[in-house]
This record gives sequence, structure tokens and C-alpha cells, in this order.
Amino acid sequence: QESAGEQTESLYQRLGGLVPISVVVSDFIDVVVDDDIINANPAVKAARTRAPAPYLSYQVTAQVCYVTGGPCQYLGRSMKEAHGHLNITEAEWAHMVALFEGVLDQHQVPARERQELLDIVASTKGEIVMAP
Ligand code: HEM
Repeated sequence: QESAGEQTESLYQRLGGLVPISVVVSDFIDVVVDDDIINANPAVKAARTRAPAPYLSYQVTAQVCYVTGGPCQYLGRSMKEAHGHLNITEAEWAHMVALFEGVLDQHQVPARERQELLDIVASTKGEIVMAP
């Protein structure tokens, strides 16, 4: 079972499915919405009324479930539509990645899955970072 299953298991399966994914995403969103460096961006702070933490957790969980091969649909906006007006800077991006790494470490996500998640996040940078 081990040797046959391992090659074909999706990232979604290797992460343990929707329960651990939703917990990690929710913790990550809570850390980001509480963070002083991220909240120093006035457009991001202002967007919190429109997009409160539970809503972001829901959308990001659906997105992660979907892109990792899980049984979800992501029906939210594109990353460009969701972030284009937020003037997110390189420094804010780097800080968000560090916060995400911290949450992945807290939850002891294994090295391979951790790297795949970081690669997925990195692949969205061009659509999200709008300022130098
Ligand atoms: C520094 C980095 C980021 C910041 C500060 C940030 C902040 C935000 C904010 C404020 C919103 C709500 C925007 C609005 O409704 O006006 C939002 C939406 C969203 N973000 Fe991010 N975000 C970041 C990176 C990411 C990344 C890396 C992902 C996933 C790969 C992501 C996924 C989403 C999703 C799925 C939504 C909801 C889209 C919708 O409402 O349709 N964000 N983000």
C-alpha cells in the first residue's frame, strides 16, 4: 500500500485532506490579519470590512483544496482581481511568506509538502505584488 500509493497521492491527500488544510489556512489568516506590518498597508486594512477573516479562510481553503487536487471548487475572484487594488509591496510579500512558513512549521507540515505549498504561493506572486 505504501509503495504503490505514494507516487500517485495528490498533495491534497498527503496533507491529510480538508480538516488539516482548513486548520492551517485559518491559523495563517488569523496571523496575517493581526500582523502590524501587513496592516500598515492602508488598502489592505480597509479591505477587512469587505473581506473579514472567516470569509478569507473560506476562500483560501477552497482554493488550496482545489489546486492541490482535492474535491473543491474555487469560485472566488482571480488573484489579480482580488489583490490588484491593494498595492501590495515586495516587502509585504516577503513578510507574508515568512508568516506562512512559521504557521507551516507550527503545524509540522513535512518538508516535501511544505515546499510544494510554498511553490504554489510563489506562483501567484506576479498577480498579487503590484508595488516595488
Ligand atoms: C501579502 C500578501 C497578501 C495580502 C496582504 C492579501 C490580502 C488580501 C485581502 C485584503 C483580500 C480582500 C480583498 C478585497 O476583497 O478587497 C484578499 C483576498 C483574497 N486573497 Fe489575499 N492577500 C495576500 C496574498 C494572497 C495569497 C498568496 C493567496 C493565495 C495563493 C491569497 C488568496 C486570496 C483569496 C482566495 C482571496 C479572496 C478572493 C475573493 O474574494 O474572491 N492572497 N487578500
